[in-house]
Amino acid sequence: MKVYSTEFPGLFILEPQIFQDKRGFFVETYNAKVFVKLGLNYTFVQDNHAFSKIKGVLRGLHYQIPPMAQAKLVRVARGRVFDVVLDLRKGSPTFGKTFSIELSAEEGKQLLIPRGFAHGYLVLEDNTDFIYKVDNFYSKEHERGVYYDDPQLNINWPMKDVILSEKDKKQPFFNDLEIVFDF
Ligand SMILES: Cc1cn([C@H]2C[C@H](O)[C@@H](COP(=O)(O)OP(=O)(O)O[C@H]3O[C@H](C)C(=O)[C@H](O)[C@H]3O)O2)c(=O)[nH]c1=O
Repeated sequence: MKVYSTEFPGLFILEPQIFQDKRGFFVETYNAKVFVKLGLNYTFVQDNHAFSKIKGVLRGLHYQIPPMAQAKLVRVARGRVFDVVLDLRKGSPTFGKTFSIELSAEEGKQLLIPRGFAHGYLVLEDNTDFIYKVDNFYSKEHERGVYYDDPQLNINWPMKDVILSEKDKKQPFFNDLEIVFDF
């Protein structure tokens, strides 16, 4: 497993080792021992799987507020996404800034997203399976969001015509958020 830090404190790009052979491949997509060795102190409690039928589906930007805030370990098992996170931690050197990365089944990269970030992704291929672990349980009451195309965030989504849930069409702008995370 290779781990790459980013300019966003606590946000890491992980590259698991992929064992290829004539049959296909094998990869350990998560190993608690490796996380401990790397000083990544997380206890994941829930696995999620989101299947998106067609490219252009955009989910997010979502987060849960304390005490149900979630860290996420995200990856793509089939297909490809443009993944985006927004730092909502007051006092963070990257507060209000976004980070984006392409994640694909083929490359196998993962993104480890600490609590205090909003997260979303744009599906770039039909039939994309987005798989992720969270370190806190889902709580509808604690769910919040940010409008994906808020001009202040200046996210360069690679597609203009996107498919949103009714909920995501009505998410608030960044300036209207109650900031509840401290760095
Ligand atoms: C997230 C979640 C949802 N649900 C139920 C609630 C809804 O009835 C249904 C679809 O939920 P939603 O439309 O919020 O799914 P996404 O738009 O994929 O939401 C996710 O998308 C962005 C990218 C994220 O990072 C979050 O993990 C998560 O908010 O699943 C559950 O039962 N458990 C859960 O953990």
